Amino acid sequence: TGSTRPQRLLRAVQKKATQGDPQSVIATIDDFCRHSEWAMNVGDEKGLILDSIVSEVNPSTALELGTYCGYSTVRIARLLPPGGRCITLEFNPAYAAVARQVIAWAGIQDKVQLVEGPSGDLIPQMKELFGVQTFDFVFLDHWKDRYLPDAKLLEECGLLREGTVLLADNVICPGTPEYLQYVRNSPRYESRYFKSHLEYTKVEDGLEKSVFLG
Ligand SMILES: O=C(NC/C=C/[C@H]1O[C@@H](n2cnc(C(F)(F)F)c2)[C@H](O)[C@@H]1O)c1cc([N+](=O)[O-])cc(O)c1O
Ligand SMILES: [Mg+2]
Repeated sequence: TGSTRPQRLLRAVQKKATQGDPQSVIATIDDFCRHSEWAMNVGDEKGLILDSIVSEVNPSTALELGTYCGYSTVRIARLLPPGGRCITLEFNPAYAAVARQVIAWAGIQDKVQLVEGPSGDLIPQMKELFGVQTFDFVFLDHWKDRYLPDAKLLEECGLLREGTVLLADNVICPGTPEYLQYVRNSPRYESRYFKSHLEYTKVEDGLEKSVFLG
């Protein structure tokens, strides 16, 4: 009945990060993952690319698939304009419980709606549950074999508009070959690869930014 890695990550945040300071929460998690225990957060290097794209899009409504411990949720939510919000989907209740506390410690819980459940069920309910018209920004960082079906589901549910930006983590490592082939070959997307490294390592990875053309 020991602790889990997400619980140890949360303990580090509550011990070392300044409450209400998103940047210190981000720095504490990066330090924990680099020097104590690796964890599958998007990390500091890819995180800077994420930051620059979120800032460029300046989304009123953002969707994140795969909350995990809430690291990228905090990165995204801290950059949202006033009134902006991030809906983040998490399947694993234990991870969701940790993420809620990380997000609260950062003080940005009012900008975040964390929803527990499978994307296949939740995406079709976005309009009725949360009054979402369309998303301005989508960050895909959940199970890699769900990127393609969920992108197609977002299209089918009318949740993407001309100009919606999809940003996908791990398109090289662990890899999302079917998703990559789709967004790079579909006439409905303008896609670009941002080369980087797998979080906290020297292994190549990258983010794929795909603009939905309507
Ligand atoms: O497997 C990786 N990520 C999988 C991430 C999975 C996370 O997404 C959640 N989820 C599943 N469905 C939903 C939804 F949306 F349905 F609610 C949410 C899972 O419960 C988990 O917390 C990964 C692996 C490596 N790596 O180096 O092995 C590096 C990375 O950056 C990674 O993201
Ligand atoms: Mg990832």
